Amino acid sequence: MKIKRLAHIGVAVGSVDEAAKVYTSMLPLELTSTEPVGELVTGFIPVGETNIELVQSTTDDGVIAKYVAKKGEGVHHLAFEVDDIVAAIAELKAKGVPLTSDEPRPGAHGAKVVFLHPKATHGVLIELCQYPQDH
Ligand SMILES: CC[C@H](C(=O)O)C(=O)SCCNC(=O)CCNC(=O)[C@H](O)C(C)(C)COP(=O)(O)OP(=O)(O)OC[C@H]1O[C@@H](n2cnc3c(N)ncnc32)[C@H](O)[C@@H]1OP(=O)(O)O
Ligand SMILES: [Co+2]
Repeated sequence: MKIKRLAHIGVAVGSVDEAAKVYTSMLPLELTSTEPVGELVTGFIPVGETNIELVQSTTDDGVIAKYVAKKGEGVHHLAFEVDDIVAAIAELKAKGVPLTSDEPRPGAHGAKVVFLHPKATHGVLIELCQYPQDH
């Protein structure tokens, strides 16, 4: 697989709109997109070549709700953009790396995503994402 860049740093929050103020009022950054993805709402704040991805749950269950309830708000995952996520999954499975799914799942901005389980990554949830050609 080829890692193209650090696509975003995922931050679990209770409210994208509230948390965004840290970056848009305290800091001179902009919330350029807010997008629903399943039971989540994501908010993207570009910083140079990468982004802050604020992630909020719209339900009381699910991954982000569980994380915030258990650990509070904060940095949640690192996302690396790859050129071919299907090949990346096959490569990681061949290495015995535990993934959260065997197939790519839908992500924000039309991405296909998969996650490496933090138990195998020294505690860092790592997302791999592949964007459409025109992204
Ligand atoms: C996809 C849309 C968007 C995008 O970029 O396009 C996103 O990024 S959405 C981000 C939210 N979605 C996900 O995170 C999907 C992948 N995550 C999962 O499948 C789960 O969160 C999983 C499997 C990592 C943990 O789920 P589980 O039900 O096992 O939760 P536990 O609380 O029991 O956790 C088990 C174990 O893992 C540790 N943990 C959980 N989350 C994280 C994390 N973000 N970073 C580091 N470690 C994490 C948790 O502390 C537990 O460890 P333990 O030592 O047992 O306490
Ligand atoms: Co993400």
